Amino acid sequence: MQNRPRRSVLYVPAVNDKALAKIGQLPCDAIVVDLEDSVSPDQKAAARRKLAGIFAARPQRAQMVVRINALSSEWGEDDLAAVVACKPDAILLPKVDTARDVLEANDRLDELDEDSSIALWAMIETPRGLMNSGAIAELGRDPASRLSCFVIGTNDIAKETGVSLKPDRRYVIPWLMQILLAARAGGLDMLDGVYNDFRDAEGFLRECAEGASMGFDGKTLIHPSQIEAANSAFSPEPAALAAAQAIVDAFAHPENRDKGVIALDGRMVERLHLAQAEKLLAKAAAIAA
Ligand SMILES: CC(C)(COP(=O)(O)OP(=O)(O)OC[C@H]1O[C@@H](n2cnc3c(N)ncnc32)[C@H](O)[C@@H]1OP(=O)(O)O)[C@@H](O)C(=O)NCCC(=O)NCCSC(=O)C[C@H](O)C(=O)O
Ligand SMILES: [Mg+2]
Repeated sequence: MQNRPRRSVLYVPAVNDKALAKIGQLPCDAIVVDLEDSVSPDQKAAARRKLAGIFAARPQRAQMVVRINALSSEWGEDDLAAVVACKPDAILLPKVDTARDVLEANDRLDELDEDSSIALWAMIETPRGLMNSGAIAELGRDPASRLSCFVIGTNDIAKETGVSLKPDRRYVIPWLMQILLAARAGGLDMLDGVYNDFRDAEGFLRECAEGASMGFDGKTLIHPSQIEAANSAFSPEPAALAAAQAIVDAFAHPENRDKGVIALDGRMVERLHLAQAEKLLAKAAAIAA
């Protein structure tokens, strides 16, 4: 898992000037400037031309990511060249089907981005991507790979499979958990899909809480009204932080320094819990920073 918090990751269509004018003031952890599905084919070239202006006024706080069109599409190569010149924190690849899709983008980036500062994020949103998610995520273990994050695309999953997206997501949750497991096996961050009904605050809160319990690092968003709730749902709770600090303190006690397991408030606590507690405290510190 990476150090930067990724609780709230907001898509903004590259052609929406009004929305883009707001991004410097928004408290989200990352912005994804979208060149793909929110931009119609006849606007693709104009959207790409806007990138330099968008990045000239890039927000200080949020990470900046650009979702390009697939490299296999007629726009992909031109998108990649224009995006690399803007030096985003990451490029989001849509509709990744196989590990080869990521390897090809990685190779092209190695040619274009010589200081290797741009990471790759991959959208898992097709049946093939889902079936191959283990092999794709495995790339994360290769030090030469830029892949650092998986992003769920539930709208495309619904489109490609015919699954019905019920409010409790009962039919897609098994697939989401499979992708999440693959991401963790590859050491990747993992972001939940978007909630389309952006006026339904209650339903959104429920889905954020569900995503946090499932183990996602954050949620992709489509509207600024969703940012605060996502930040809150994917931040460690005060009680969890207090419990984590108690574990760290207990193992730091001289009588426990050499022990592998201790009892704390009637519970067994092992060094794996210490590692978990340290990770949670580090996450809270990263959010505070
Ligand atoms: C969904 C929207 C089209 C709604 O837009 P609108 O009707 O303009 O909303 P509001 O009037 O409520 O907007 C209020 C103000 O907020 C600004 N705004 C709205 N959205 C954004 C945004 N995303 N980022 C920044 N600012 C935003 C408006 O400009 C208003 O400002 P003002 O007038 O000054 O008060 C719209 O929200 C939207 O386009 N959202 C993003 C859509 C998008 O990017 N879609 C693609 C990504 S989702 C996807 O593809 C998922 C995945 O691939 C999958 O398969 O599931
Ligand atoms: Mg999609």
